[in-house]
Amino acid sequence: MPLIEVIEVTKKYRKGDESITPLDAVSLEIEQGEFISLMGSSGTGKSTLLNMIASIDRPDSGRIIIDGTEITSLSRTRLAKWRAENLGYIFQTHNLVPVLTAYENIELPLLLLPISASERKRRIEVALRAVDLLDRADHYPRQLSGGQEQRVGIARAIVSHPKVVVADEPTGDLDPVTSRQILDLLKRLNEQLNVTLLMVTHDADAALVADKQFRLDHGHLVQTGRTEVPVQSREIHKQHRD
Ligand SMILES: Nc1ncnc2c1ncn2[C@@H]1O[C@H](COP(=O)(O)OP(=O)(O)OP(=O)(O)O)[C@@H](O)[C@H]1O
Repeated sequence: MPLIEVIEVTKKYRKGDESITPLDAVSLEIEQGEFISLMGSSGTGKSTLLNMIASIDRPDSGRIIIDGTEITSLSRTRLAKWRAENLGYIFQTHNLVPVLTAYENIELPLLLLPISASERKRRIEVALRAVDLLDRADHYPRQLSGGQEQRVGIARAIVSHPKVVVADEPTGDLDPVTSRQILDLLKRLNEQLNVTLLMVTHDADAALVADKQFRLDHGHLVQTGRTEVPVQSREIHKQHRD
């Protein structure tokens, strides 16, 4: 069974007298451990779809089921709990709290979970190591480069071991070299930690880092490509899952 099932999701907005339908009966299945990219012209509904899957927004019709839970039918209170336990969100601009250190920013989502202080510390250190920033734990955002700030944002998104991580143009604010480093990092987290990732991007090269590429166009979602996974890396994936 796929980890994420988006079933015939429709979302309409009114703009004055006009009605627009960024998502028109969109369906999508994402397997555990898959890395999916989503492209499309500006205003086609990429963020809308991402936010539906992140349970921040609700469809007008259709259902979204994640790991057996129909998130489109949960109450607001249960959704907030579901999000804290299951979702990581990587923003275009990292959205770090300026008065907190890298360590404290990464700790924030863990404060919503029923885990001990020692387990929190352990997870933060694992996340800092995963993004190669252990030596910057006590730095404030203003003391970090743009790429390092985004890596803190990524560590914060994965620290609670979410089932799903969504990224809305995670390289949109970065120069080409730093963008490539962030994409390589996302790919590594996907392959080594088996993180399931859905990334919105405007950059066709960035989209190719994902296993499958999709495009939104006039309310419809089409798959535009599939990156061949080398046999060796497929084997590593399998071992990780077994
Ligand atoms: N809360 C809202 N109320 C009214 N219209 C909205 C709302 N949110 C989004 N829209 C409209 O829905 C359409 C899709 O928006 P969305 O932000 O999902 O597009 P996008 O593909 O992510 O765009 P971009 O690439 O520019 O970020 C746009 O026309 C937008 O203006």
